[in-house]
Amino acid sequence: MGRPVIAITAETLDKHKGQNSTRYYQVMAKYVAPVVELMGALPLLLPPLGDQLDRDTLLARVDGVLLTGGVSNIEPHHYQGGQSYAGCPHDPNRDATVLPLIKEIVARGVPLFGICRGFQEMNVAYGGSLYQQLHIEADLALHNAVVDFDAPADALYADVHDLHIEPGGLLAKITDGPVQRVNSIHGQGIKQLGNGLTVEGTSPDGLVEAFSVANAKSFALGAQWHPEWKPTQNSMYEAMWRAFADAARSYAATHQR
Ligand SMILES: N[C@@H](CCC(=O)NCCCC(=O)O)C(=O)O
Repeated sequence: MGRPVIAITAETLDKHKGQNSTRYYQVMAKYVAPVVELMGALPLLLPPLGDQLDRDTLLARVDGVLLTGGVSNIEPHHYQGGQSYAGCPHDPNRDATVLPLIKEIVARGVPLFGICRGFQEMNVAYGGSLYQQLHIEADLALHNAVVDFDAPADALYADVHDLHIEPGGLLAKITDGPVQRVNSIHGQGIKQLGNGLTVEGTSPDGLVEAFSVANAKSFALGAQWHPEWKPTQNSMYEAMWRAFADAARSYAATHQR
């Protein structure tokens, strides 16, 4: 059997705005590295093509989907969230690509792993909602909600708060203790949990930090933190990638192409 193929969601970057704008579809290398190095998989970058994306063809050919993080925020009309705050970054192409894909991925039993924005996308796809500005709306101060992207990366992605793992869940099975440490780089967070999602972990202030999709046929996990950051230096981060890899390999083994 060959390597499993993992689709990785890209985001839109418009440079040189105005008359001569140039568009990039980009993925940060830290999301690709664990797919290649820990999962032994073939990464397939998925551009945010919206309606131009043939979802059937895509999902017939991949063995897993990774929903990446991203600086942009989901447009609040997707969760009846009212207006965005002034200057809020958005990526409507990505919303139009990823949000309609998520339930199809799960319905087919294709393994799914959502990180940060990807975790929020899963919540919204299942009918949940988000706090648009954690530090104002919910006074949840733990989360690096006002992110300084100019900070050195090791400081930005350092573990900053505890994660309390729900007993009996997917995360509890793959970790070696009920309290772990996680990093945190997000201004938004889960307000209302989506239908059919099971909480897997919370931060000390009660914010949902991880969930799985109840009754999914395969691995379907979302995490608010960044397990792609130096995963071999944190046993839980690494275990999450290994569990995703196991699911992708068993999916590949049972699906002839
Ligand atoms: N924009 C959302 C999601 C946060 C997120 O995905 N952060 C990642 C930033 C860059 C990276 O991928 O490392 C929010 O602010 O909550």
